Amino acid sequence: MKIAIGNDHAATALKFEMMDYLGNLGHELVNFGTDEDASVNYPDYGEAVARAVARKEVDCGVLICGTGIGISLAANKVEGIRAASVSDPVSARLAREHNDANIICFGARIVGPEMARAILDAYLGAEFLGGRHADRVRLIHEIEKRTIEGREL
Ligand SMILES: O=C[C@H](O)[C@H](O)[C@H](O)COP(=O)(O)O
Repeated sequence: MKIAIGNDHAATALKFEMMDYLGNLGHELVNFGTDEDASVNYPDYGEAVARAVARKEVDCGVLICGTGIGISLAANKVEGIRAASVSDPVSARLAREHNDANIICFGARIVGPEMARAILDAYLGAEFLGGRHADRVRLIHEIEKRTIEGREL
């Protein structure tokens, strides 16, 4: 798969570890994150990965910040993005199976490298189940459309 990856300063080391891991599995990585430990602002990196995913330049995205929360909030502001912040492999699998998450997020200050690898394995190994879940994902996008069209706050 072609995967966009992004991170802030809290997750630089874990990002490199995950890039090695995913690269060794044969995935193609596009690195949108900071490669430094100097303090940066996670919304910039969340947006960069989200735009690449929304434009279908990649198959999916991986975002890592301190908690996984801020960077997922930023990514979810981009139209068409469903970024799920998780801390365990079951949630990662269900984020794909039920929610068709196109970006998986986690926190370098929350999960260690082994859990991060398990999260990635679970997410990348899962498929969207469709059916009733597709109806719900469509409803999410209807909220998005109403907001974009300025009909509702
Ligand atoms: O949700 C936000 C992320 O966890 C950030 O990585 C975190 O807020 C950065 O914190 P600090 O600037 O204290 O390193």
